[in-house]
Amino acid sequence: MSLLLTVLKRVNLISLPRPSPHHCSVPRPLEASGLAWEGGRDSSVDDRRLVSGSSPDVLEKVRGQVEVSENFLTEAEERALLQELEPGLRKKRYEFDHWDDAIHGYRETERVQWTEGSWAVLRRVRQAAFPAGEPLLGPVHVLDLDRTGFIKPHIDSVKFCGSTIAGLSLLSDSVMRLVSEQDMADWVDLLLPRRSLYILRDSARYSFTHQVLRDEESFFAGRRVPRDRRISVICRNLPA
Ligand SMILES: O=C(O)CCC(=O)C(=O)O
Ligand SMILES: [Fe+2]
Ligand SMILES: [Mn+2]
Repeated sequence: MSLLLTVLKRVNLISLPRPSPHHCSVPRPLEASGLAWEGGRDSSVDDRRLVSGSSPDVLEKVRGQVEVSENFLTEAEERALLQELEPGLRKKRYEFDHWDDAIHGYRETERVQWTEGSWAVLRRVRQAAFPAGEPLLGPVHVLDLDRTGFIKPHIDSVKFCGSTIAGLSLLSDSVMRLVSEQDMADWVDLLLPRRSLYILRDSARYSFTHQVLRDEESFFAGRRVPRDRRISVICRNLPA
């Protein structure tokens, strides 16, 4: 495999920020106290239902740097992507044993070649997330989380990934939690419905850890969000 693919291996793509205490002191699942953006944003997205945080201030901090677009994919597009990804994924085993890893219960791959139908979807993702002409990471990252799998708090490597992370969620709803590096009391939860696209930019990407909650902890604004197997398809730009 090319050097680039080697470089993208999990150990490099992700760096756990210091010997992180994050996953033992992450805020408890939200009670009904979750605050949400007021309406009136001219965004096309129903952020009010999909973004929740520990305070109005923290929501203000990540405003414009966090987006969730519900139904970004049609059911047919999701099916086509899955059909393309499943054969390659099925050849790999889920990894459960490495407790030092940022991700538990996963298998993953990077993909450079896609069918025309998938390209059309990926072009839409890239148009939504990146300015035209922005240098992008060529290989698209595909992460398959087992039903019991989860992603621990981490910040993507600044060496290999730029300012923006854009991910499609297939097969399952999930909750992504951002926790401020500066003050762990500041957090933002994103409800990522199946077939949605999320985008993290700038300080939401650099100054907050992100994680995907395990099934037992999967609550959004006090509401249970059952986690099933989830496949994410993630586009990134290159560091400036
Ligand atoms: O599955 C996702 O949407 C996020 C994955 C992730 O955080 C990563 O690969 O760095
Ligand atoms: Fe990440
Ligand atoms: Mn390991």
